[in-house]
Amino acid sequence: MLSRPMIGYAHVTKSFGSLKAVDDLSLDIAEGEFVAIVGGSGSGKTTLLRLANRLIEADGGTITIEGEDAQSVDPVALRRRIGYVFQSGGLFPHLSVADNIGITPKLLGEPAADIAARVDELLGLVQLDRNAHRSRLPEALSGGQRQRVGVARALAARPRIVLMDEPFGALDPLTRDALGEDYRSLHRKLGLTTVMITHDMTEAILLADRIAVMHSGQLLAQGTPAALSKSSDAYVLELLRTPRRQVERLNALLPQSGAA
Ligand SMILES: Nc1ncnc2c1ncn2[C@@H]1O[C@H](COP(=O)(O)OP(=O)(O)OP(=O)(O)O)[C@@H](O)[C@H]1O
Repeated sequence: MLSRPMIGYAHVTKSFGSLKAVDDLSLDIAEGEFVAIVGGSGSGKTTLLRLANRLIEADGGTITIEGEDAQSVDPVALRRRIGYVFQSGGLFPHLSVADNIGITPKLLGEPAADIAARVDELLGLVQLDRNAHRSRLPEALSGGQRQRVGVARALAARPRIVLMDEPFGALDPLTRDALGEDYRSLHRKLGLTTVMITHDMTEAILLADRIAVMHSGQLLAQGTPAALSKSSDAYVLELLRTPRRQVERLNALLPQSGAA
């Protein structure tokens, strides 16, 4: 038990009709941690993430954000404290890159000159060329560039927590790898606390400090990748073994690097 988790779920439950999407789930996430949420389709990952910023309201249990009961914080104020990156970027198609990134500071009433400076700073942070990208519309960006803008927008109000729902899932493997690494550096540099849903175990192992495995709305296991690889649960073991098995198959099919 952490003394004051950045995000604390205690016996949280959420049902849709008779379906328990999140079932008596408890999980603490410490300041500065990078936690990956993995699990099969429909296991409750997105629901769990959305409960944290009250895009969905829990039926039972308690969620604390930076030590405060989320229920006692205005949902709009809460969402400004928590950046959210959507799978497809979630950008407004009719707004330029700069306007997408600056939308929250604008809603907060910040002066235009401050917003412009912040947008430039954020474009630099996510490694997009300012002059080339500032006035483009999302449709004129590649998938990877869109996700970089999505990350910049999530960081615009200087949140300490970032939630990411399969942020790199729709990208080609090279772009995905580069974006994952770049985001991990940002996470460290800005001292963020990150929770990321991913279907890719390799990505979870490479990027996260800790992995939480969900199954049927419940937390089946959680721990460092090394600790989980010694789990006694067959499903968890299977998940953790998948990347290594793929490497073994690849090694059998491809010449080893350095070989003639
Ligand atoms: N608004 C909703 N109304 C009804 N059922 C819902 C709603 N949102 C989610 N569910 C159901 O709750 C369960 C958990 O959904 P959730 O989206 O959290 O799963 P997930 O693990 O994120 O899945 P995926 O990996 O496919 O995105 C699913 O059975 C889903 O159909």
